Amino acid sequence: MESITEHLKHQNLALSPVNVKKICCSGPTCAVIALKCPHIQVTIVDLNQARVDAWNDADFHLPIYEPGLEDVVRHARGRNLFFSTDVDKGIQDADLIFVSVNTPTKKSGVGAGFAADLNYVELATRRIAAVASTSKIIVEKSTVPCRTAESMRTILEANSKPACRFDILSNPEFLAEGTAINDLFAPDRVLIGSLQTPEGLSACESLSQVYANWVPKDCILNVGLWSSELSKLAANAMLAQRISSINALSAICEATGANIDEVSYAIGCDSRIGPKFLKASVGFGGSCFQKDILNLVYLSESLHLPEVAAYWRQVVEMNEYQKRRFSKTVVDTLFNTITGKRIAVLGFAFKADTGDTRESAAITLIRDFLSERAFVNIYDPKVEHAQIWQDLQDASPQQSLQQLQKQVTICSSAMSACKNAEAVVIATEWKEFKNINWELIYAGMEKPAFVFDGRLLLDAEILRKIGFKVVVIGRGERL
Ligand SMILES: NC(=O)C1=CN([C@@H]2O[C@H](COP(=O)(O)OP(=O)(O)OC[C@H]3O[C@@H](n4cnc5c(N)ncnc54)[C@H](O)[C@@H]3O)[C@@H](O)[C@H]2O)C=CC1
Ligand SMILES: O=C(O)[C@H]1O[C@H](OP(=O)(O)OP(=O)(O)OC[C@H]2O[C@@H](n3ccc(=O)[nH]c3=O)[C@H](O)[C@@H]2O)[C@H](O)[C@@H](O)[C@@H]1O
Repeated sequence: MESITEHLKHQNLALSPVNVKKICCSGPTCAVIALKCPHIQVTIVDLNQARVDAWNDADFHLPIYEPGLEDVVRHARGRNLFFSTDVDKGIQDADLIFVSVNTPTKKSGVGAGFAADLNYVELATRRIAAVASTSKIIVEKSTVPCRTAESMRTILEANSKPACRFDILSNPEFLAEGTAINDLFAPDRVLIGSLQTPEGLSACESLSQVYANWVPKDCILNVGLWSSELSKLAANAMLAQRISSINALSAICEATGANIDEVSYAIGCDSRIGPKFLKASVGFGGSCFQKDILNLVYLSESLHLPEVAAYWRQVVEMNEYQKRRFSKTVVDTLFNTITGKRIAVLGFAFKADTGDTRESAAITLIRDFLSERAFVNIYDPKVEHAQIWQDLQDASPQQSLQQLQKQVTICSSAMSACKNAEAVVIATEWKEFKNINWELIYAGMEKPAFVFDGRLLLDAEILRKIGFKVVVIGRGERL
C-alpha cells in the first residue's frame, strides 16, 4: 500500500492542500491532536453540557476514565484545546471538522437491532450545512456503514451556502479503550478515505499533514472513501471473530481437558496467525464489536448476501453462547442451584483499565444470576455505582430498582464483596484482583469456596493450595 505522499506524487496533485489551523470535533477523540499540534486550535464541542463541564473541570474529574488522558488534557487545555457546547461557533471557526458522534444500533424501525442509527451523524451534518459560511473539510470519524460519506455529501451540497464547498473524508478511529492514548500516540496506521479526485486528494493531504506532526508518513494510508468505511467495520469484525474462535475452542478444551492458554500460545506462534486477540474470555463486550458486526450483517443482508450475513452473525451468536455457557457452569458447579446463595462478581467494566460498561459481559452474567434468585455482590475499581444500577435495570426491566437492591450489593472493595460469598466470579481482568489477599478472602467465605475465573487471570494452583475449588474458562481440569 502506498503512503499518501507517494500516492499524491503519482496523481500529480493539482490543488494545494489547506493548511489546517482550526479543528472542531464533535465527540472526545481529538485531545491528542491538540497535544501533538500546538499550532492548531482544537475545539471539542458536545451538545451534552454535563460532559463539557466535566472536560473543563478544574480538578480534572474528566467524563471518562482512560489511562494517560488526564496528562494530555492538563498539557493542552486552555492552550490550544477547548471544550464547549457552542457547536455553531465551533463549526463556523473551523477549517476542518471531525464528526465523531455516536452511531448506536437502531432500536426501532427498519433494521432495528442490526443497522446503525445514523440520526446523530445526519443531525450533525445538517447543522454543519446550516451554520458554515466558509469552505470546510468534513471528516467522518464515527464508525458508519459503507457509503455514509456519500449521504453526508448529498446533505451538505443540497443545503450549503454559495461559495461554500465541503470535502468529505473518512478517517476511522482504531483506538481501543484502556490503551487509547498509546494507540493514538503510535497508531499502527492512520487510514484516510477520500474521493480519488484532485479535490479529494488535496483534502486528504491536508488531514495527512495534521497527523504527520507525530505519525510517520508511511503509516498514513490513503484509500477510496468506501474502502475506508468498510475497513473499519472489517477490522472490528475480524478482531471479534478471533475472540469468538478462541472462545469456541475454549468449550472444546473444557470438554477434553486441553488448556486454552496453551492452545492460544501454540497457534499464536504461527507468524501468519500472531499472538494478539487470542485470549479466551467470558465474552467480548464494549460499545463497538457487537454494534459493528450487526451493522455488517445488516449491510450484507441489504446487499442480498445472506451467506455473508450468516457468517458474521455467528461471531455474535458465539459470544452470546460463551456468556450463557459461563453462567450455566457457575450454576452447575454450585450443585445445580444458586438460589439464595451469595456470589461475588469482581469487575463490571467490559475490560480492564476503563470505566466503560457498554455491552459488558458482567451485565449478562449478573442478570442470569439474579434470575436464578442469587444474591450478588459487585465490585469494580472504576465503574460508577449509578452506572451499575442503570445497567442492571436496563438488563432486567421487569424488576424495580427496589427489587434489585434487595438482591444486589455494590461494594467498595474486593474483600468486602467476597465476604460470606459462596463463589467469586472474575468478570473483568483488573490487575488488582491478582494481588488481593486470597487467603483472607478464603477465610471470609462460605465453604466450599469457589472461584470462577472468566478471564484467565489468576493462578489456579495457588488458589487450590489455599483451599478454593477453582473453575477456569477453557480448562477441563479438576476443581
Ligand atoms: N469509544 C471508542 O473507543 C471508539 C468509538 N468509535 C466510534 O466513534 C463514534 C463515537 O463513539 P463514542 O465516543 O464511544 O460515543 P459517545 O456516545 O461516548 O460520544 C459521542 C458524543 O457525541 C455527542 N453528540 C451527539 N450528537 C452531537 C452533535 N450533533 N453535535 C455535537 N455533539 C454531539 C454526544 O453528546 C456524545 O457525548 C462511534 O461511531 C463509535 O463507533 C470508534 C473507535 C473507538
Ligand atoms: O471501534 C472500536 O470501538 C474499537 O473496538 C475495539 O476496542 P475496544 O472495544 O475498546 O477494546 P478491545 O481491547 O478490542 O476489547 C474488546 C472486548 O474484547 C475482549 N477481548 C479482547 C481481546 C482478547 O484476546 N480477548 C477478549 O475477550 C475484551 O475483554 C473486551 O471485552 C478495537 O480493538 C479497536 O481497534 C476499535 O477502535
